[in-house]
Amino acid sequence: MAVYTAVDDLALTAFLHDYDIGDLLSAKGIAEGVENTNYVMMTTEGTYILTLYEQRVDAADLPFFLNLMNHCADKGIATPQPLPRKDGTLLGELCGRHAAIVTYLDGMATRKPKPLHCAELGRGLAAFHDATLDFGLRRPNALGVASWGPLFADSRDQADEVVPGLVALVDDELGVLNASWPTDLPQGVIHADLFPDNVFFIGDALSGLIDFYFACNDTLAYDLAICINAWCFEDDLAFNVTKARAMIQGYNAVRPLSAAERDALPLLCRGAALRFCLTRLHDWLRVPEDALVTPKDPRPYYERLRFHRSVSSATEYGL
Ligand SMILES: Nc1ncnc2c1ncn2[C@@H]1O[C@H](COP(=O)(O)OP(=O)(O)O)[C@@H](O)[C@H]1O
Ligand SMILES: N[C@@H](CCOP(=O)(O)O)C(=O)O
Repeated sequence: MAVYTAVDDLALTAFLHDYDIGDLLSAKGIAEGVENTNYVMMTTEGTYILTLYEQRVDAADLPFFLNLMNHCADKGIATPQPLPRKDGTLLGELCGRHAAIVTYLDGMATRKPKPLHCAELGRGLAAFHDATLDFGLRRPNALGVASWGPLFADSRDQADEVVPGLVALVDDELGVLNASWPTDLPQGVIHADLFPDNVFFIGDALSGLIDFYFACNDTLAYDLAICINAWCFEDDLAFNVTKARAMIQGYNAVRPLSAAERDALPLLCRGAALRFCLTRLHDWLRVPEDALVTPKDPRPYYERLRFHRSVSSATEYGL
């Protein structure tokens, strides 16, 4: 459940006076999501998403996220388009929170992606990367390779209680990744959290990419590695090479990977698995008393990491 801030009709009606999107008909809180408060809102002009940004989002980053969505939507990528207020700005204030309205995207997330979905996602991710090449704003990756050591240090004492053997594995992995993380691969804006819950489909066709609140500048192929981790493992944690092949081929068809990017894929997949294992471990050990959302289990990403460590070449991902 992620409606942290209740919005009443009077406050919302007043907020809408600053927009040119008709009169309010309804607004319903959306249960899905973790970080922010989202409402699906209907006006006499159409259906929109209203987002109130909660504490975990740094307000200084909001222009990057909103302008990025705007830039991509203008280029025909299926991202939400932020609606301008009457003064031309994209951000307002509602119930003591920064707030924005974006277009509503049709479609549904899939809980059981098929290879066809993975191919679509690969194509969509590459098109997103291409579209951001001339995006003018920058945001460093706060959860990039340099952050993983300090992040783990905060949880190290309790890590083996959550996953026996985790401390030894992560210590070893941090040593390897810090020494050999590639720094010369093509860079750009990455989504950095393109999990199946953030991608909509109509039938088998991709219809929307959402949740840009981890987007940042980093290695483009690392974004693909994040998606391989998030989309290409089954519930029993088995790696599905058919899905990975479909995703990489889809990506390659739009933005061909260089030989260096292909060769780096096993290492990038290890980094992506470690990143999500560590952020999940961090949250798992710090569930607030009044938590509205269940923390995500770090174990599946520990198992993914063990898998990627056994990979000796990118061909094992179906290349
Ligand atoms: N532009 C959109 N169009 C349609 N539904 C959306 C849109 N943005 C968000 N949603 C809905 O809101 C939910 C939560 O959004 P999300 O950005 O993932 O929240 P959070 O950042 O809090 O995790 C999504 O799962 C989806 O159901
Ligand atoms: N995708 C991350 C958690 C972030 O969740 P989201 O709802 O913002 O996509 C994970 O699985 O650890």
